[in-house]
Amino acid sequence: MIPKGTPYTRRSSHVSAPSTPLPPSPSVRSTSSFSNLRRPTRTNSICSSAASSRSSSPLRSSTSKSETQFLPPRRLTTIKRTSSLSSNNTSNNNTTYRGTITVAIRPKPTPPTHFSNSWLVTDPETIVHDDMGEFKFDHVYSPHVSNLEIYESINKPMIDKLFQGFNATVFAYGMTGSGKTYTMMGSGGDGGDDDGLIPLSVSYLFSKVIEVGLVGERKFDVLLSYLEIYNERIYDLLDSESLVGGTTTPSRGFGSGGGRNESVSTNELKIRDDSKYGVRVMGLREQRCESSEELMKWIRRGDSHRKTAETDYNARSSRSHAIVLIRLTNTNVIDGTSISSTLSLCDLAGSERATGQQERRKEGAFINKSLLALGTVISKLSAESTAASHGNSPNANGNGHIPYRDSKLTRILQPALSGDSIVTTICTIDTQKESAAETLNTLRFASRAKNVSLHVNRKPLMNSTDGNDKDQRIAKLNKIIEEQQQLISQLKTNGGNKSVGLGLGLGVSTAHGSGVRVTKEIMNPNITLLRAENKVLKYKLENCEKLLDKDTLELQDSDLTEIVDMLPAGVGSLLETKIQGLQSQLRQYRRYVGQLETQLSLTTSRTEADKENYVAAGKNDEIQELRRMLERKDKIITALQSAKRMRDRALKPMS
Ligand SMILES: Nc1ncnc2c1ncn2[C@@H]1O[C@H](COP(=O)(O)OP(=O)(O)OP(=O)(O)O)[C@@H](O)[C@H]1O
Repeated sequence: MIPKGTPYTRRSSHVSAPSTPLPPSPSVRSTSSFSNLRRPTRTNSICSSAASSRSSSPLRSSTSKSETQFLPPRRLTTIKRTSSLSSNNTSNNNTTYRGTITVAIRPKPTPPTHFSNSWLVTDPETIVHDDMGEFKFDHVYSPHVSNLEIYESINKPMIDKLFQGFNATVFAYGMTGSGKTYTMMGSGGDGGDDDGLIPLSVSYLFSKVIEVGLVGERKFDVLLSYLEIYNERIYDLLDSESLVGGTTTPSRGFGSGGGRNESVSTNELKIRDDSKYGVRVMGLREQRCESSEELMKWIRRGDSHRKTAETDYNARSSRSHAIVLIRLTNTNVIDGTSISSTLSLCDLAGSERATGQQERRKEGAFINKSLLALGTVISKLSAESTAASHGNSPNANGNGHIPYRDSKLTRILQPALSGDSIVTTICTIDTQKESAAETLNTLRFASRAKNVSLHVNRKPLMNSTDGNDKDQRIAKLNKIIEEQQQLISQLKTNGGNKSVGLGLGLGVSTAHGSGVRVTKEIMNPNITLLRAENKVLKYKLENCEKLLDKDTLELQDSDLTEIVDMLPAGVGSLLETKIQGLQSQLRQYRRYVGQLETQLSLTTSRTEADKENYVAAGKNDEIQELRRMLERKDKIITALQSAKRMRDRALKPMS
């Protein structure tokens, strides 16, 4: 085994001797599909990227000094600038992403005692083996690249896509001990300070949440889930309540400093097909996180529950596939629309040769089986993409079926691999001679992945009226509660003013004034009840009016008392108005009668013929009738004044 913590020193320039031919991998049937594989064309000696110095972060771009250090000078001019995502990505607008799986190769630094390897990184896209030829990928890093540089070229642009509403998936693939956990989690577990892609991504994600949120038009919600697949069973790494004392395998939990796994989850989770998400892990916890510190605290906690163990190849080997899922909901506070997209960060367990320990052997068998299933899925997808690019239907040769169901890992990655996510794989390799067969397998996997086409649509915009989003529904309900509380306090205020309103003589003016409008608004919540009450009042009013319309001579004080009893509070004011109206009419009648009488007296001096004409015109009758009306109105007024007095008496205790 390689001693840990071996200091890496600069390597002198030389070409290693050709290694013995490697046996074909059992998981690879043919090499004919390796479109990336070419015979090496080197003519001069090129040292591997180990010649570059260890990254002296902070940030350096992918075109920085370290890159040129491992390149032969003659090739400098031919370097194609690598795109941050797949180099053939043709994302034509903001709603679709077209490209292939982005593939990056990260060689593990070789200890100085193991220089006799045949792998050379010749440019930022190419790795060459003396016998097996040249492999080209989107990114081929120097062995001394820092996690920060990888994050800059891979994760950062993917998180930018996440904010645009695309799902994004990054998974680390490679043989055991080749540096997957080092890449994803960082060197925290080994006491180092090279933060991995997960903590760096989380920091960037929250800095963007704050930056974009400052503008005030958008708000964000971040939910974390963390699961592991161990021996073909899925466990929730955040669900501490279902954890009981169990294994004593050493933990290399990120940032945990390599404590011990003192608990194991007993709640195996099931996968279900889901019309919305494609595949769903039932009962998986989602933890809302407000800051990167909080989110990383949960990941560290989950990580301490992850199954790890010492193996023949790695002192702290991950025995499970671990997947961090970060769901970002981006809401436009102005129009209420939102998009939910998910960032999946996967640290897969590494393929390995059989080991002496029975428990590790069993785990290794599960790991290899699931990685084989992933390899087969990638291989079939690659074949489909190649067929499609040649204009052939993928199903034409009957190979259209993709065996996602062969393992839990492929089931969970199914939505991502079948077009629901932008995907990047970081393939870690160990360039030492004894790992050559595994490294070749990894590069074959990477070559096939490079061929897999992706056509990813942005996640759909959800409208708050869809009612799909529970947070939006809660916000809506809160708003309704707030409105109702306002209404209640308005009603209370209005109720307190009731007697005042009556005292002020609300009547005709109230019926047309703002009082009615306010009352109408306030009535809304209990409109049915108020309508019923209104009906009763109307009925009472009609009755009162009928009584008034009766010949008032018949009205006795007892009738008036009855009327007053029936009168709802406030109707007295109506009567008062009515009396005033009648009095005004009476004054007009009196004036009119007076005029008629004047005319009558004037006509007495006229001729008999004129008198007859007047009589014929019915004026006399009219005068008589008006006199009668006057008398009647006088009586009505007397009755109403009496009613008013009664009303005043009746209302007195209320004032
Ligand atoms: N790029 C690197 N620079 C320095 N050390 C590294 C690098 N990659 C891996 N190592 C070291 O190699 C050892 C194995 O790495 P790591 O645990 O990340 O491998 P792995 O691929 O996750 O293995 P497994 O599949 O068994 O879990 C660790 O001690 C780690 O610190």
